[in-house]
Amino acid sequence: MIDVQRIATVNPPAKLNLFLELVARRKDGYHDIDTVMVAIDWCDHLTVRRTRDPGVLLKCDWAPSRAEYAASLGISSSDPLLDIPTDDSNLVCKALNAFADHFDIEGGFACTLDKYVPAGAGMGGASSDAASALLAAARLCDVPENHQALVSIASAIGSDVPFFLGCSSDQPSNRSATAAKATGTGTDLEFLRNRFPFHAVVVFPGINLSTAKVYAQSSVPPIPLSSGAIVDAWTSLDFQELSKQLMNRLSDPARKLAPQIDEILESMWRNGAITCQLTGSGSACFALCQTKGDAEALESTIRSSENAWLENAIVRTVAAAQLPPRVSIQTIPEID
Ligand SMILES: C[C@](O)(CO)[C@H](O)COP(=O)(O)OP(=O)(O)OC[C@H]1O[C@@H](n2ccc(N)nc2=O)[C@H](O)[C@@H]1O
Ligand SMILES: Nc1ncnc2c1ncn2[C@@H]1O[C@H](COP(=O)(O)OP(=O)(O)OP(=O)(O)O)[C@@H](O)[C@H]1O
Repeated sequence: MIDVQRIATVNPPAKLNLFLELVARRKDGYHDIDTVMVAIDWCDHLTVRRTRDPGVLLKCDWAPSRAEYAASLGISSSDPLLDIPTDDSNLVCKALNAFADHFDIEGGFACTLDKYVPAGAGMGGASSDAASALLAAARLCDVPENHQALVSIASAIGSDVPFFLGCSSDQPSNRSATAAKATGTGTDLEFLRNRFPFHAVVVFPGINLSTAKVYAQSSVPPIPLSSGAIVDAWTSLDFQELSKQLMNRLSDPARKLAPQIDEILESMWRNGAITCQLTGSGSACFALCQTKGDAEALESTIRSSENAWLENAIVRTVAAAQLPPRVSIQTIPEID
């Protein structure tokens, strides 16, 4: 008996924080923050299909291969930096188990995850994988992609996860969004209008920084800055003003934990990346560029510079990516 089976494919995008301010330290140990995030076209690759048996089967490794990814960072394939859980602690498994429980789904899921987005980079890799897993499962199980339960499941998995769903309670769906202002712990979202012509060069220095440790070393300023000016610059497509407003309050604690970041930012600045800063809790740094050509030129300047850290770093030109990421469905014959 030949039956057909549907496979959902998504490319979970990473993110950069253009602005990140600490507003207050909360009683639950988290922080109220004010941040502006933009999704970028540096993506993982996820496939999800339903299975008869309950539970989540996950095959996950670095891409295009573990050896090639390790070589791009100048490390061995057995380096702990490459450790990615394939059990229930992987956020894809967490997301699909929570989805199956909430919607009382019969059977389970089988997934493959090809990792291109570095971990511990401040680029939201795992969080984005979780959001894409929810979007894929929703499509396979005929749940509307802007179902509010997806937002609450995402919020329970991590502060960055709801952003990658591309919708929020009062903005049910934003087909054209690439950026959002996030407040609260990062789960209260206001997606920004306009498609800013966003180009940047990202440097991942091969350092896995723990988000919790960076936050633990941070301090809330007496008078927190507001993201108002950078939101206005984004919606009015004002590159000069946007560049002036870049700020990340987690930069100091991250640089204390990983002093190499100082050297990287300094050498990016010397190579002409005058708008460079850390993203999220680090360790990745990025420089804003006005055009794709400027970004590619800066990338090649950084690559050809004499920086010792280059041999353990990935340098990449990126552009904005659309939220929510597109879920495509492939139908294949399933032979009993
Ligand atoms: C740094 C950012 O990536 C900026 O977008 C996010 O604020 C962090 O988002 P995330 O990695 O999804 O963080 P979570 O997995 O939710 O939390 C990891 C740890 O970071 C700290 N944390 C996180 C978010 C937040 N608003 N305040 C915090 O203090 C907490 O110690 C928490 O236990
Ligand atoms: N799908 C996943 N991809 C990568 N790492 C994962 C995943 N699921 C769980 N992890 C674990 O989470 C750790 C942090 O991964 P990552 O930095 O990508 O998370 P994030 O919080 O979404 O992003 P960041 O905090 O860097 O902005 C990894 O080192 C790994 O141990």
